[in-house]
Amino acid sequence: MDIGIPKEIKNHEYRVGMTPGGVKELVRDGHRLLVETHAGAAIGLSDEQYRAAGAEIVADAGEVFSRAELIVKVKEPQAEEYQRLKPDQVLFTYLHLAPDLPQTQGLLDSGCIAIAYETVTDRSGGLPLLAPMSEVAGRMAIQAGAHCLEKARGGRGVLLGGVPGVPPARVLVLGGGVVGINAARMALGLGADVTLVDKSLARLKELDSLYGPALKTLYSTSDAIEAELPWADLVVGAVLIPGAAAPKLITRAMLALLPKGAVLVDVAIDQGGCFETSKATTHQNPTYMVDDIVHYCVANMPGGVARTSTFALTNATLPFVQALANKGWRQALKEDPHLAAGLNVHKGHIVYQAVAEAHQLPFTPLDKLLKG
Ligand SMILES: NC(=O)C1=CN([C@@H]2O[C@H](COP(=O)(O)OP(=O)(O)OC[C@H]3O[C@@H](n4cnc5c(N)ncnc54)[C@H](O)[C@@H]3O)[C@@H](O)[C@H]2O)C=CC1
Ligand SMILES: CC(=O)C(=O)O
Ligand SMILES: [Mg+2]
Repeated sequence: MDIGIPKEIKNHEYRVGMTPGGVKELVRDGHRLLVETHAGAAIGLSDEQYRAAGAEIVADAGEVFSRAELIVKVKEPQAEEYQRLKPDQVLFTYLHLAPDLPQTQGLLDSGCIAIAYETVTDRSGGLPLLAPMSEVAGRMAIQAGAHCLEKARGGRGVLLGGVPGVPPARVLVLGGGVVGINAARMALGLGADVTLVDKSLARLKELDSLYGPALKTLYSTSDAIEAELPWADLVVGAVLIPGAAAPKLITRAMLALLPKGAVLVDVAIDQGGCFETSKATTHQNPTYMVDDIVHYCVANMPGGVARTSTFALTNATLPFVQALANKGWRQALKEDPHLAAGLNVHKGHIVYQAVAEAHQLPFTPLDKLLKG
């Protein structure tokens, strides 16, 4: 199969859909890898390394999209990319369609088969292709938050770990999944005072037994969150209802409860954000102020540490790319319901219920389409 790896074009996005190591495995399986020139140059992955792994280096995105049967990317296709997609072409990447009607419409119009990394599942109910980037973003949320708490960034001038004689900052983490626990772990490591909120009691029990009294846990209600806000220096938004728009856990009115100069890091922004005042920002302009509260809402945080992220992402995606390429998408999805859960758009139909609901568009059940 011809597999295309275009260079990412989103603002400050330097990740690549596949490392040279991943390319080598796919070439060994008998596939032709079309890698756009300079796809990994910004993170030290040269065309020579891809060539040595067996890839064909292709001059531009137009050629990658016109020749490949399967496109493997990182970020959701940008407008100029979804216009290049063709009927029956398979796209495997992050999509985050629920908050993004133009992209959803673009994919429907293209007639492609779009499989989203973020809705592929695993046997234990996890999201194995979201997890590596959630690990990265969760850890980065604390670095970013610490930076934003500095006065020059609009923050209240608080050091996360405090110093002897001065108490540490208080960090509130909303959502105790992969992002949340990685954020909590980093914040605890820096010596901050950390409280984590989740609506799953089972998850809170699990985290309590792992971290003991170092990590305070709270069941998620709006009262419980409101009671924490007057003390919070940094709030990390890390909730997820898979495929759906994120619930708004902090409204604009609730910002008044926070100390001036407190920082909100909304990692859940790619699903629309879990603070009412969140709007997506970029690595170039990551923050803005609302009511004296710093908002950091970068929708592709792992792109900031693109080298680490590229290797982490390929580690997770490679077996699925191999399944799609070796068996063909239809057989691969028939054999693996967890990979099938990644299918969001199929030849002009939305096949992921939460996406259809988010846009009030028709939903077509997947089994109906896979029977053919
Ligand atoms: N901005 C970025 O660059 C990145 C964003 N993300 C996003 O971060 C978000 C979180 O991802 P993961 O941690 O992997 O998801 P996850 O599924 O591992 O965890 C989500 C947690 O939220 C909890 N939750 C759901 N509703 C809640 C509520 N009302 N109150 C409290 N907790 C609630 C769930 O019980 C679960 O424990 C997703 O939207 C994901 O797309 C992930 C990576 C990078
Ligand atoms: C998960 C995601 O959207 C990202 O890594 O950018
Ligand atoms: Mg994202």
